[in-house]
Amino acid sequence: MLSGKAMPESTYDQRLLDTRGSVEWLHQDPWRVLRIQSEFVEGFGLLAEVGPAVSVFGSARIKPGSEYYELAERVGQGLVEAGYAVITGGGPGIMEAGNKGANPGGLSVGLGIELPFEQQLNEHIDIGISFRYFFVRKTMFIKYSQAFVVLPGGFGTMDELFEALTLVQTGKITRFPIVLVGREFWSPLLEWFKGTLVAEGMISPEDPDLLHLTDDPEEVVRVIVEAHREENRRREETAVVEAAATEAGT
Ligand SMILES: C/C(=C\CNc1ncnc2c1ncn2[C@@H]1O[C@H](COP(=O)(O)O)[C@@H](O)[C@H]1O)CO
Repeated sequence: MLSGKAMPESTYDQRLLDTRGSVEWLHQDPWRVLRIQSEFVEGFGLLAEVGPAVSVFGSARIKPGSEYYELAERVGQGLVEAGYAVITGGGPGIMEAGNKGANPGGLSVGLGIELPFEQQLNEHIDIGISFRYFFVRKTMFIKYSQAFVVLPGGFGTMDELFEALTLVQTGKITRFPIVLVGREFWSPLLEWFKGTLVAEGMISPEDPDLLHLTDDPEEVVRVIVEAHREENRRREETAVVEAAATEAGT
């Protein structure tokens, strides 16, 4: 309780409702925390009912008509035919191609990001949202995807790939398929993983196996579908074992 000199000159209501004065507080961390929280709430609310989904990542700079653009479009289409929604970063290039392949016919999701230059979500999106914070957006990709498909790209794509790899490698998330599309583009990186990272003991010899490498959009879908069948089979087995243990009173 405050009394005497310690009493503020105005009430909380007066301060809340007063529009004059400094707006500096808008840029302070406690206020930012609320913004971050609201971004999580909005994302969770929008994506909760998306159903099985796969994220497709890759360069923002690839143009329609190029080899990688067409490949991403076929990947998007194949995923939708197999019953998955397609989630992308909602921007141009590979993101646009993945959304285009998914739409019409399937659910096409774009998780955009506010950038210093003006930028809109691409036009092939059914559910779209623009995030202010990269780390909130990344949480959404991971939480609502059953697999990651990664086409050629630059720093943004590498960031998304290595985030997923680290989470799977460290067991922070259940192992899920990460498929690299484009043998010629990705092979040097995989060779470096084995020749340098494994050789120098920076990663385990089995870590490169967390990645599947292919050029074939049909194989992308096959790898993901099979991984999920296997996962479901394992879950059912575990449920049966647990039920038997409960029945036996152990
Ligand atoms: C470069 C241009 C636009 C950038 N717009 C983006 N919109 C949404 N998401 C983006 C954007 N740029 C990068 N990303 C994310 O990173 C990945 C692509 O980055 P890369 O460096 O091009 O590989 C992508 O998967 C996005 O999630 C103007 O054309």
